[in-house]
Amino acid sequence: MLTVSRLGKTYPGPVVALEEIDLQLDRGLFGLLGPNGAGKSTLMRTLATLQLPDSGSARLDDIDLIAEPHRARRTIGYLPQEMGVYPRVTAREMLDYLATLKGIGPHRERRKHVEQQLARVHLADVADRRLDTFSGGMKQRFGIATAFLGQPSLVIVDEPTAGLDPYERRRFQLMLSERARDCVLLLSTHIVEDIAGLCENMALIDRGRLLQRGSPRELLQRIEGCVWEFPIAPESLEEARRRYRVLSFRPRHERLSLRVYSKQRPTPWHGDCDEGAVGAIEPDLEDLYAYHVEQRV
Ligand SMILES: Nc1ncnc2c1ncn2[C@@H]1O[C@H](COP(=O)(O)OP(=O)(O)OP(=O)(O)O)[C@@H](O)[C@H]1O
Repeated sequence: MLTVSRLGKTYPGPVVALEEIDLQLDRGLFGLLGPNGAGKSTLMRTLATLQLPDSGSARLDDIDLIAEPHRARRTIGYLPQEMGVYPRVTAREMLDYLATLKGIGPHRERRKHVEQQLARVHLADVADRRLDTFSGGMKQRFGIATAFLGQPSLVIVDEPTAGLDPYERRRFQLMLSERARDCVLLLSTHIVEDIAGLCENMALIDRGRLLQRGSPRELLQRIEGCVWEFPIAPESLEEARRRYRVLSFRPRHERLSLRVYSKQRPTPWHGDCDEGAVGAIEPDLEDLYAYHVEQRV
């Protein structure tokens, strides 16, 4: 169990990156969804014991992540947003080296563990290739193998699917969901699709604050019956924004298909859309995200 209490961090500026963050996470995949600059990486790095908060506490079972970082690191796996430069060594050599640093041994056991990890991320066949020759998807799968070395009880994965093609993204998601059965798996992302259907529980974070948390289904229920869709002329968008909370708009046949949040059925104000064209729709996570996260110009 991961217990985070009133965690705070302010960078010089001042920039409040984390404000009184409270979280209690059990085994399973937990998604942290928020826009750029929301504070996700600061939270991830703090829990990975790579930086200190200004205030608050974080515990993983009986380990104090802030006071006992060395002890904590033995049981934490971390896949950072940027892995930096990939060394000119093979995947097998690198994984074996990282396993040694993690204290996994003796030699024969470590080799076996490394081979298992390579097989689980489907890299066994290319394990003797140099890491700097790997594609983006292969590098991310290698990242999973490193994060799961030594059966950690907390695994932190920071924005893992940016830059992956749809096939690699799904493959990556599947691997994460398989692995989440045995640990607390914290996934941060600004990509709604990474959360939908994958995480049993999630939180929305923006400007350093947790805005909402629960299962995706629970969170969606809170805006059910309040999301509407209707077409408008592109030039009516500003008027729409004045009248309604616009969640999103998509070009469709020279018009815009608008999604708005409204407790009452919206009444069209422009001549070219009749009332019948206004439909209530089942909200999705994109709507939820747009509803809670302030759009910044
Ligand atoms: N070392 C730093 N010094 C000053 N400000 C920082 C530093 N690191 C992050 N910030 C600021 O803190 C806020 C939170 O940043 P953070 O990287 O945690 O957000 P994020 O949600 O991970 O964003 P992204 O998705 O863009 O990576 C941002 O406003 C960022 O500019």
